[in-house]
Amino acid sequence: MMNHMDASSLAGRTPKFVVEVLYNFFPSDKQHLTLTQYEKVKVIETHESNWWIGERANGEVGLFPANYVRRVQDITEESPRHKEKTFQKPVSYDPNKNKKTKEEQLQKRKQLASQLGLGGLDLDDLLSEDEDDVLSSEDEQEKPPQPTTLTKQSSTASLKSQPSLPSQQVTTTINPQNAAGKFVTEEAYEKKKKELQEALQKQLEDQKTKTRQAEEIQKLKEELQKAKAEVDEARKVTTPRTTPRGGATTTTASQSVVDLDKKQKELERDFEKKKKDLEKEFEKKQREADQELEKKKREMEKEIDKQAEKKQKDFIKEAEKQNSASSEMQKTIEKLKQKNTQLEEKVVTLDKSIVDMKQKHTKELKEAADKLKEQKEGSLKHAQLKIVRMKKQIQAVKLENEYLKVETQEMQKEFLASLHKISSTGLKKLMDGYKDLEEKYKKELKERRLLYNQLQDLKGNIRVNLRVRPLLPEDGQTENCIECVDDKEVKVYDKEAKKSYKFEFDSVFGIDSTQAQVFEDVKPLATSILDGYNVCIFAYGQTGSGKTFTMEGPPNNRGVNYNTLDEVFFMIKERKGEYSYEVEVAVMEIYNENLHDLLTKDKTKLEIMLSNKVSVPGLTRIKVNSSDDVRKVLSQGYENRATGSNNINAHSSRSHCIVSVFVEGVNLYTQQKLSGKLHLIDLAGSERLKRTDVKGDRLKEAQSINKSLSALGDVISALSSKKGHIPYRNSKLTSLLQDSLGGNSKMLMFVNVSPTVESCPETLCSLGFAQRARTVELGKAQKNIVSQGTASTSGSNSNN
Ligand SMILES: Nc1ncnc2c1ncn2[C@@H]1O[C@H](COP(=O)(O)OP(=O)(O)OP(=O)(O)O)[C@@H](O)[C@H]1O
Repeated sequence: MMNHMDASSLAGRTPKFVVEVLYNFFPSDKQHLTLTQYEKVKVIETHESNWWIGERANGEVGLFPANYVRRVQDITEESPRHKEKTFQKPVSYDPNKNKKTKEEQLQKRKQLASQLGLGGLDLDDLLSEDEDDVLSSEDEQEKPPQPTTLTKQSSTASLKSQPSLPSQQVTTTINPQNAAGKFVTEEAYEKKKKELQEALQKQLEDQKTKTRQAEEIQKLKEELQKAKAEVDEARKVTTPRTTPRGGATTTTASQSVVDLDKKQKELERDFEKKKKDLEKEFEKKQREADQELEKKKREMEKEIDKQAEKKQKDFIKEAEKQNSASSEMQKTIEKLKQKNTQLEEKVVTLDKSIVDMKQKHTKELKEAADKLKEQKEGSLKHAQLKIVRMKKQIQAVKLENEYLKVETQEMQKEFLASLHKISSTGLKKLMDGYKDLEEKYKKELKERRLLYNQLQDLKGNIRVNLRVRPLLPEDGQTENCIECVDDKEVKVYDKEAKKSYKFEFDSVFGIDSTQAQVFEDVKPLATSILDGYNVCIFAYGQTGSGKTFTMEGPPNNRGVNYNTLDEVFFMIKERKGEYSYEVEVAVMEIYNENLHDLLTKDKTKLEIMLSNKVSVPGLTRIKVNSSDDVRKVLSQGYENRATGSNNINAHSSRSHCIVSVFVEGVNLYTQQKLSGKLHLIDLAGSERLKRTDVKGDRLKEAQSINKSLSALGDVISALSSKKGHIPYRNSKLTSLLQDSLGGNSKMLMFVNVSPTVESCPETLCSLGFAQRARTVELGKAQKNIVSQGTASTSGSNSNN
């Protein structure tokens, strides 16, 4: 098959004949011609494979299938292939080789007649066919092959009803490679050949029989000839002896002649009879052979008709199938074209709508940006107004407070002055009034604190609460150097320096403050953890100032750690149905600048990984589902801390204990995910040790504590001066608290102080440290939003 159809390479060739295409032909490549039904194609080259090269009317040259065409016009002489259509036996034949002239045939006849000695006996009738048969019997194999053509009038009569049939099939040459229809198979050809050979064999045998008969006749003739010669001889002998003396002999001779004549006549009669018998028998056999041949011929024609009809039907079926496939294909192409047009239209529409959407989106974005700007400006103004209003309210509350103080004092005076005058009922009345007044005062204080906290939230200050522990029996005979002026102010009297100092804090809890009161200020932070904030609460102060009491608390009077986690679980319960939370707890200790896991017995040092987030690989985090779980986990941690030390009190004052709570929350409506982290830290004692007083391990411990607390101080002062670099990495403590000290977290610091005069210098140091921390403005804290979920979160982002 040709790989490339180039019109120019075939231009010089002469078209052989023209064919008409019977069915549509749609090729899948460019080498083949796309042909439609009844299209005329000039055949340039034919191939055995039945893929011919043709040229279309538009000059296009390519391959096409020869099976589905019919020849309609010759252009040059018949192609070699066309000649092949005649069935030929594969023998060479020289038509002149055995050509016998009429004269030769006549000569032969005469020769034979004279051999027979029949003289005038006419053997023409006998030899008219026999001679040819005799001749042909010798040369049968040399006979020229005759094309065997069957006229298919009978079969085509039924096929003519098919309009699409090629006309050349009306007369079909028995040829295994019939290009028009190919409906005569190789088997049919072989069968026919065999039949013809058999017929030929039969003819040959007939000829042999005839030859045998002819030989017999010849023999008879010779006998006749011999007898005739004897008769002649006898005649010659008898004729001179015809005398009266020899009358008997003559009579005998005459008798012999008569006998001989008689015999001759008998012989002639026999011969005649035998000849006639032979002729009859020959004719009979001839008839039978003819009949047989005729019968075979009819059978074969029938068979061929049958096969032709079957092949024709198959061919029509196949053609119809192809035709319907091609029309299906055309339909599909048409459909695809339509779909393509529709798609193109859709693309145009989509392009248009994208442009429209873009314009709309840009417009909306601009509007939203404007609106946001307005809102921002509005909310800033609103916050400022709120601050002013709050300040006024605080002022008013302060005035009210002052007024109440004065009123109380006056009432007290009045009460004392009129005490002896009034009756017991009057006293009760007065007491009730006083209680009522006290209630009002407490309520006012609570409201004032709430407002104050809101203000602090807005400002983002580190909140600092002061707690003064009561004097303890172990303090011995000593004086109190601290006076809590009110819930925010404290006065410290330095006996040595004979000086008093005033400090103001966010909350001041005096010697008689309860754990519940202290926790009241912490409570909102528990909610903040669930809202996705990082919270850090720590207790700072000298050894024995009440840090552990405030944070951990004795078993019967639990402090911030337990109360905060209780509150966390209380809030989780409250939010059930709206949020789903997971809480994990870890307990650690920093001792001598080494971080240890307190939830395992393993004392391996833990490392802190700092990237965007702080992480401690290998740290044990236990999932807790209730306050009871929390109690178990914390007890385990504190137990491990105690187990590792000889003197737990001494040890606890020289190490930082950290309880970390990790909260993951999902809003069940919006699927927004939040993560909050809480660090509850009981710091080591902050007292400064004189270098001369400490040696060895104590010195190392003191240096480590000093390092971490100064690092904490440095971080706080860097945050307060809003420096770009915050030195978190200077200690294990500040490294661990990096994401909870500063920018997006909430901080609460408890400053614990001892009221004893002896502790006064340390107390002043602690209060100075706390005072500085209080000035730090972190700005508004930010939520940790892990993922936004499906909420329409305009205005709810990580800055909330
Ligand atoms: N508010 C308080 N009410 C009653 N007792 C208190 C209070 N604060 C502290 N104490 C008692 O004071 C003592 C010292 O307190 P605590 O152990 O909490 O101090 P600390 O600062 O944690 O010391 P260290 O850091 O050395 O452990 C304890 O006996 C404790 O019970």
